[in-house]
Amino acid sequence: MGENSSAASAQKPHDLKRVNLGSYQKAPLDGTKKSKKRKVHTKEVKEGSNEVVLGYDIKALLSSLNIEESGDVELPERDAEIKLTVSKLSSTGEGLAVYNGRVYTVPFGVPGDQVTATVRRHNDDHSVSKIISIDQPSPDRDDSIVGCGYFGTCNGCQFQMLPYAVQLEHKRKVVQRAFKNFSNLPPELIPEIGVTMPSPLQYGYRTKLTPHFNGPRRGGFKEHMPVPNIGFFAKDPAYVMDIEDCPIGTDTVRDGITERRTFVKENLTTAFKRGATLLLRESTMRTYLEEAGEDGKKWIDKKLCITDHNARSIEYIGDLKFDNPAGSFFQNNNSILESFTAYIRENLNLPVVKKAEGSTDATETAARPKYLVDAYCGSGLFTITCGEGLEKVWGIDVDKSSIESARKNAKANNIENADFIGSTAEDIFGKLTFPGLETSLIIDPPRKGCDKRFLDQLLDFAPKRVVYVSCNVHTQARDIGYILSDEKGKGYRIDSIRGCDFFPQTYHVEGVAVMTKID
Ligand SMILES: C[S@@+](CC[C@H](N)C(=O)[O-])C[C@H]1O[C@@H](n2cnc3c(N)ncnc32)[C@H](O)[C@@H]1O
Repeated sequence: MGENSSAASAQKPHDLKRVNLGSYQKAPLDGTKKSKKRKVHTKEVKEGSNEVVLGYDIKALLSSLNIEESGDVELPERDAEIKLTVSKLSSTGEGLAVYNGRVYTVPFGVPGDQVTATVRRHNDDHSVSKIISIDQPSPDRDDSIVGCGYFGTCNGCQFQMLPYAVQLEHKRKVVQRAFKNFSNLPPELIPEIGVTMPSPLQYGYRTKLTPHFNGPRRGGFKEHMPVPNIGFFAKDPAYVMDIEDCPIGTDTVRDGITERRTFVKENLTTAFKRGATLLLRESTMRTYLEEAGEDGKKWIDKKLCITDHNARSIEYIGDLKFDNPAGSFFQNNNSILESFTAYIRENLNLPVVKKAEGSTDATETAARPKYLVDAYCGSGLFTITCGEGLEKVWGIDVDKSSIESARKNAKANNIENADFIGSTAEDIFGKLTFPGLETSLIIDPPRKGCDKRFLDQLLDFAPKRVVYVSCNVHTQARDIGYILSDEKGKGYRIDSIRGCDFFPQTYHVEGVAVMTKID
C-alpha cells in the first residue's frame, strides 16, 4: 500500500490512543477533613494493554448503572475500610464494585460477593481495594475448589474459586467485549462468540514456569545474608513471594521447583551475583514400543525438567515431535495442543489428509487451498501440525533460533514442502509466487498484535482463508477491525470467533478468529 492509503487509514483503530484517565478529589470517609484537589494525569497507554481494557470495563459498568463519570467524587483515605458488592468481573481478572459513584477493583472478588475491603490507592479512573473478609459469598464462589495455598495473595492465578464452567463462560464474554470495544466494526459483522475451548487439564498443565528472586542492591550475595524469597509476585503489594509449589505446573515442573530452590539456597554466594529468573521447562523422552500398551499408545514417555535456557527441550503433539531450545517460545499447555491444532487445521480449510471413513472429501479437495503461510511461526507449531498434503508452506518469524528449530522440526516430521524465513512478518509477502485465492494464512503474533505494514500487505495478497490466533484478544479485535474496515477487506466475512483456554485459573484467553474471502 502506498503513502496515500496509509494516510487514509490514519483514522483506523490501529493507532496508539492517548487516553485521559481523569481526575479526582480525595476526602475522608466521614467528610470531616477538607478535600484536596489532585492533578489531572494524562498518560500515554497502548491499545490492548490491561490499563486500557480495564478502562472500557469501568466505563461500561458506570454506564450500565447510569452513573456519569465525574472528577468530583469523594474518595476515602488509604487503608479506610469500606463495604463493597462486586457487580462485574473485568476482562483483566479483577472484580469491579461501585462505591460512592466510583469504580473500585476488587482482586479475587466474584460478582455477587459482599465484602469488607481496605482502600489501597486511587488511580486516575478507578480506585483499588483489597478484600479483608467476604461477608456474603456470591453463588458462583466455591472456595472449596481452590487448589493452591498461595491463591488470593499470589498474582499468578485469579480464578481458582470459580467452577471451571464459570471460568470458560467468563472468557467467552471477554472475547465478546474485546470485539465490541476494539474492532470498531458494526455488530452485524461480528458473529456470535463461540464457546471457549476447554483445557483437558485445569491444574498440572503448565510445562514451563519461571520463578525468580531479587539480589542485593550491590556487591553480590554474602554468606551472612538470608536466602531471598524465590517465587512469583504477590498481587498487592507486589513483592516476590516465597513459593514452594505451584499446582498449575506439571508434576515434573513442580519437582523442578523443589530442586531449583534447594540449588539456589545451597549455591547462593557462588552461583549467583544478583537476582535471577529460574527456568523450569518440561521435556519428554519417548521410547517407542513394538506393540501398543494397555492405554493404546505405542510409546512410553519419561519426563525431565530442563533448567538450562540453551539445552534442548522436546515436546510431542500426538506423534509429532518438537525439539526447541528450552528458553525459547513454545506453547505452555501441552494438554490442549492436540485438540487446538486439529481445530486450527480444520478452520484453515486444508485438504483432509487422514480421511474419515465414508468421507466424501475427494471432490471437495479440489476447492481447498493448496498453500499455507504461517506468519509468526515460532518453531513451526502450525507448519508442522497443518502442513501435510499441501503444495507449499512458508513460515516466517523474527526470531532466528526459532526459525532454525522450525526447519529441523519440519524435516524431522516429514514436512518436505516447507520453507522458513528469519525476518519480520511483512517480509513474507514478497516471497509468495502463488495466488492468495489458493492460500490459507495463519497469523499468531505477540501480544501487541500485527504491524500495520503486515496487515496492508495481507490485504493486497488477499488470502482465501485467514485464521488469526492471539494471546491478546483486544489487539486481535483491533487488527481484524482494521482488515474489515479497509476497502480491500470488505470482501472478507468473519466466520467464527472463540476463545481457547490455554491458562485455566487465570484471566488469560487465547483467541481464534476465522475469516474467508467471499468476493
Ligand atoms: C505467540 S508466538 C507464536 C509462535 C508460534 N506460532 C507458536 O504457536 O509456537 C509469537 C511469535 O512471533 C514472533 N515475532 C514477534 N514479532 C515478530 C515480527 N515483527 N515478525 C515476525 N515474527 C515476530 C516471536 O518470535 C514469536 O515466535
